[in-house]
Amino acid sequence: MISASGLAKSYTVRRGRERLQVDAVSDASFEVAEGEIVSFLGPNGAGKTTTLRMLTTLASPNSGSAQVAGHDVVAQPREVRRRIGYVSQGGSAGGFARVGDEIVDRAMLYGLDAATATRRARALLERLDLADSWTRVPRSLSGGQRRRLDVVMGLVHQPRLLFLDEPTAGLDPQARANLWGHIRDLREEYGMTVFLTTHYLDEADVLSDRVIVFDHGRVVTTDTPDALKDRISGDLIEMEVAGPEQVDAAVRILEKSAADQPKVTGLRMAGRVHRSGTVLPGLARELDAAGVELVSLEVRRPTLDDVFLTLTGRSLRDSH
Ligand SMILES: Nc1ncnc2c1ncn2[C@@H]1O[C@H](COP(=O)(O)OP(=O)(O)OP(=O)(O)O)[C@@H](O)[C@H]1O
Repeated sequence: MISASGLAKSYTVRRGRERLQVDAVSDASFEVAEGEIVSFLGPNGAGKTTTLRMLTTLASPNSGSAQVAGHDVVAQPREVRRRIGYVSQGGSAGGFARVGDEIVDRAMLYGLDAATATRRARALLERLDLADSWTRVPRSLSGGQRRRLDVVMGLVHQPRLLFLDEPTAGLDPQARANLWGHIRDLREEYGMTVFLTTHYLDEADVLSDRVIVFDHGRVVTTDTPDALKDRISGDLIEMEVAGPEQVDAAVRILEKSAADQPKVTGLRMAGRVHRSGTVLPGLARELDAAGVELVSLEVRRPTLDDVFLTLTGRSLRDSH
């Protein structure tokens, strides 16, 4: 459904008298199959929006090429636009028109007659739990409702591929989970392909079939959320001992099961182990036999943030 090869885009910006070249995207190369929900995950400034704008024909690449919904973004932009839906970061619904009228107008711009446009608008509003909003103005809707309205606007012409730029930025947790549910349902119902940008790890984890990790204008890696987490060597065991005299013995015992050198901070220590479920009973027995008294023992599965840190050397959380 999407095939991007070496897409690149730079901008020239003025700083005082100087003209600087900013390489927003240097090599976006990836594939998205029909029916997939793919998250394009990266920190602020990674080049996600610029890539999305090239794929949706809103920005022209300096080099590289992309086929979107069967057509070339540079040579056949109109063909591409007819087949895709695009929900931008700021959203498109605004102004003073009533919600229903905005959707009908948008549908008529795509060539639908008034009756079909009205029917489709009503069905989509119903579908995204906005059935009562027809006569309201978008400004009066909650953040979550407005975002859902943006999605409705992106769907009026029944695209097979929907692009969403930071769909849940600024929404509260409940509204975010609600929107994720709708996106998944849309895929189930219409077999739609969804390509979204995000810098939220939980969003990429919960929502997507596959994650493309993007940083400094290029693809770092791609895989399913679980497979990415499995690449991190094992679960993290974190434990705290009762006194300083027990630290050395505890570290020696943890070391035997750990995949890497345990990190020690005061009375706390942490090490990664393969398959914590089989390691823990023996570890607890050995610690007990050596007279080590545990104050706490915790096991943490790797998160996508651990993956990001391992792949790029920096934490996605810290970059905001
Ligand atoms: N129109 C423009 N003119 C100049 N520089 C730009 C322009 N658009 C983007 N950039 C620069 O290109 C880089 C990538 O920006 P982009 O918006 O694509 O990143 P992003 O990953 O989408 O970040 P965010 O999550 O903040 O939207 C940034 O350094 C940005 O400042």
